[in-house]
Amino acid sequence: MKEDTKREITINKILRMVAPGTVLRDGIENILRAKTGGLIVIGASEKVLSIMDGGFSIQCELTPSHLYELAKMDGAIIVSEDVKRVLFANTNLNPDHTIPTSETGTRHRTAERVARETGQLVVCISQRRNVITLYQGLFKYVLRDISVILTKANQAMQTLEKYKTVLDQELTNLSALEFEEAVTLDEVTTVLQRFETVLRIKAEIRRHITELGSEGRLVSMQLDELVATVDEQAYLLVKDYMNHGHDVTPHHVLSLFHGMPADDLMDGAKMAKAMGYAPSVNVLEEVVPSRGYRVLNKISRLPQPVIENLVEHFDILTNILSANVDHLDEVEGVGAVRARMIRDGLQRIQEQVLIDRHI
Ligand SMILES: Nc1ncnc2c1ncn2[C@@H]1O[C@H](COP(=O)(O)OP(=O)(O)OP(=O)(O)O)[C@@H](O)[C@H]1O
Repeated sequence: MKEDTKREITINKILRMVAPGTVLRDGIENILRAKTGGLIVIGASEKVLSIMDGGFSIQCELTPSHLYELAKMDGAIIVSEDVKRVLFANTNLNPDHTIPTSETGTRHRTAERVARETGQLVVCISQRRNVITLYQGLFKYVLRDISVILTKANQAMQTLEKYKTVLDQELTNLSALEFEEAVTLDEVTTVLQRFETVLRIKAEIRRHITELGSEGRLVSMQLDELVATVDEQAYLLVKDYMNHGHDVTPHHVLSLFHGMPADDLMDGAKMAKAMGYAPSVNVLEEVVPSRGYRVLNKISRLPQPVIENLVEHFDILTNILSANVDHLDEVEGVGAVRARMIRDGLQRIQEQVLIDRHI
């Protein structure tokens, strides 16, 4: 797994643990409001136990009010790995003082060092600054105010809506060109670049939603409605146009796009290379035939195995379009009725995209 992906998973896991709506977050918010400050370590691993000094063994259920009451005492609170029980309170932590830390106050220095030394998640609630900071290993994250994240999420959603409208129009135009057999690699890579941008904004909004926890439900519903099929559409487009002999899956190609710096996404030749085309290819002039997966998926009640059989039999969309009912009937899984359904379906789609296209 790539480093970025691993980091993303770790961040999401941590943010989910302290998201609004969780018992832990309610407790943290109580401590913040009471202005007592707090230092909470999640998980009493061997390493954590070895740097603990004094305090009380508590062994009680973790509730927001228990956390709040225990934070009135000095020292750190240690909770169980599953965040269900408070194990110790009022304990002094003695991490290795040679571990570097960028913090100044003793609470925050201790938090950062403990996180680096033990690898556990440490939550530091500042008494004076009204800030919650999360540490785990080398990772440090300052939790933002819910209203700030909500504003960011809504702004990102507006941007996404604009990009999605343009993407839909570009897909319609591409479909029209497919029926005219006039698609160049340039058109394909432009649409794929748009897809990748939409997917990146979607991922950013997902991160906001994770951090918003129970407060993010509405944004989450909006997002699902807006881009429910985007991943699948991108997959089908890559499947339609990746170089025939290219021996990787469309998912692999998509993961290469995900890993590309923004500048490379604007470079059609680099996108084409990820799809298995030679670096020397002239994307502006290279006319590429669609295999037909995306268009065939628009025909209702056409099972995936039949779509696979059709593409295998006819190789490219143009051949499927010019096949008569008898030819279609020869394909495994296609009877006379389904053959007519495919012909009518393709005709309807063609008529529709020609109406909707706008260049
Ligand atoms: N090694 C430690 N183990 C456990 N608790 C500690 C440790 N060091 C500091 N603390 C806690 O931090 C409190 C002191 O915080 P201090 O003001 O020095 O830190 P800070 O990082 O500036 O935090 P704040 O922003 O809350 O003031 C102590 O009263 C104690 O509760």
